[in-house]
Amino acid sequence: MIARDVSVYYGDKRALDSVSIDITQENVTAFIGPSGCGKSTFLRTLNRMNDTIANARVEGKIELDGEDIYSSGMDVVQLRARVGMVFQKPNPFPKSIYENVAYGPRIHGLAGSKGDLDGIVEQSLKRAGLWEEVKDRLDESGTALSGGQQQRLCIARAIAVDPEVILMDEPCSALDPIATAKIEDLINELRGRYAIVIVTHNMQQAARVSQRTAFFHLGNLVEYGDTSEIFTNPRAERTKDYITGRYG
Ligand SMILES: Nc1ncnc2c1ncn2[C@@H]1O[C@H](COP(=O)(O)OP(=O)(O)OP(=O)(O)O)[C@@H](O)[C@H]1O
Repeated sequence: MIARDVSVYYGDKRALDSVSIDITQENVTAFIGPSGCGKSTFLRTLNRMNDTIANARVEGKIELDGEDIYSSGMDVVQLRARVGMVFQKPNPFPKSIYENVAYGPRIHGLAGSKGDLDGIVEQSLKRAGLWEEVKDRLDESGTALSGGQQQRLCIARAIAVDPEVILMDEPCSALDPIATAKIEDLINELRGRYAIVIVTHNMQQAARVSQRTAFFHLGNLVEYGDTSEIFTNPRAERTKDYITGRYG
């Protein structure tokens, strides 16, 4: 994905100031920065989730495979399948585990038969590292799973419609350390198959899971580069202050 000069306003207030970034397929990209710096605002522009916020206005250009995602011809439902999203708090539908994963492929017409759909559900749950834990109880409610399992179910749901990009907005902040480690392992396994963007407050996590890191501050993209460079040899003073814990 390519973003050029993207600014976001909530009413008169500018929350994001002319951000340009290239997000690559082969890497996991981490967005870091202090609270309120615009990480989630920018993440939401990448699949037009800001459309759902009444007073939000987006300027600039964002392209997916050369297509302007804000063009009037863009089908937003289709876009959100191509650019899936996983939220801070796991939000499975109050339906069975199977239905949580099958819903997207069904509405997007991705399965020709029940057998096809079963195959997609199984493959998605396997890719999300959840299959072994749920294969004998696919009819049980998704909401009855543990928090970590629910989050992996939400990842399986995103995977099921064969996205190009998966956006994760602090996906581990509601999880315990063991469930967090499983999600981090999963992100490593999914790397390369999908472009992954993760917003995180946890700098160790950014260092563990990402190859590229973008540091945001006060609505600006201050620095974007290889994660190892950002953490060991940041160019901007503001980045250095943040990663050394001087503010946050
Ligand atoms: N729906 C909204 N209406 C008005 N202002 C908003 C809205 N959402 C976010 N903002 C403002 O936009 C700015 C950026 O917020 P955003 O949530 O993107 O930051 P963030 O870096 O993701 O923060 P955090 O790490 O706390 O989630 C903040 O000043 C915030 O108050």
